[in-house]
Amino acid sequence: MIESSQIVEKTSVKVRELSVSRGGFVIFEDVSFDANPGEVVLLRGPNGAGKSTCLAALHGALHPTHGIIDIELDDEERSPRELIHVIGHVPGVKTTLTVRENLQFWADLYGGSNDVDNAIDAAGLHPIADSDASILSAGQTRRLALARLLVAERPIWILDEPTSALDKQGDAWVGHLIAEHAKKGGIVIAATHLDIPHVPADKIKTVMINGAAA
Ligand SMILES: Nc1ncnc2c1ncn2[C@@H]1O[C@H](COP(=O)(O)OP(=O)(O)OP(=O)(O)O)[C@@H](O)[C@H]1O
Repeated sequence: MIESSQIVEKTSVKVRELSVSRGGFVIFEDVSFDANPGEVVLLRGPNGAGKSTCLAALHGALHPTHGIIDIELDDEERSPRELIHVIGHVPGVKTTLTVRENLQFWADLYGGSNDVDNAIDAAGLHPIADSDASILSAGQTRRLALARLLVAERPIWILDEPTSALDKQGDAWVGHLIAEHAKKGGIVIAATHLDIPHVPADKIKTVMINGAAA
C-alpha cells in the first residue's frame, strides 16, 4: 500500500492522437505527448483553442472522440481519479465555509493526512483562515483553491491557468509548488498563457493546442 505522502514514481501519462469534440464541433485533433515523473507539461495555444477541453479529457470529464489517454499507475490500491488533483477554472470553493473549513473538507474528502494549517500558511491565507470564503478576493480564492494541492499528496496535478488572478508573490509561490512537486517525481499538466517561474527549463515540455481550425 502506498502512503499518501509518497509520490508514485512509476506513474506516467501517455496521450496519443487525441481529438475531442464538444457540441458537435471538433475542438482539437491529433494531440500527442508523454508526461513522465518529474515533468511539467504546459498546454499552450490561443483563447478557445481547447486547452481546458484537453485537461477535461485527461481527468475524465470529457470523452475523446479519437485517441488514447493512458495513465500508467504503480498503485493498485487507488484508482486514477485518486491519484490526480484537478484545479480548474472554477475554484471549487464553498462560500458558506471558512477558509480553514474549506481545506478541512478537501483534506477529509481526499483522505489527506497533511496539515491543513500548513497549507493555509503556505498559501498566505493565515490572517483570513477563519473568514468565510465568500469574502475572499479573486486572488485569495485562487490561493485557497491551490492550497488543496497541499492537503493530500497526489502524483498528478492537472491545473487550469494556475496563476490567474495571482500577484507576483502568488506567482512565485505557485512556481515553487510546481517545481517542488516535479522534484519529488510528480507530474504537472497545466494550461497556461503565462510562464511558470522557478521550474527548471529542462523539466518543462510545451504542447501546442491550436484548435481544429488552425
Ligand atoms: N460545453 C461546451 N459545449 C460546446 N463547446 C464548448 C463548450 N465548452 C467550451 N466549448 C468550446 O470549446 C472551445 C475550446 O474551449 P476551451 O475552454 O477548451 O479553450 P481554451 O484553449 O482553454 O481557451 P482559453 O485560453 O480562452 O481559456 C471553445 O471554442 C469553446 O467555445
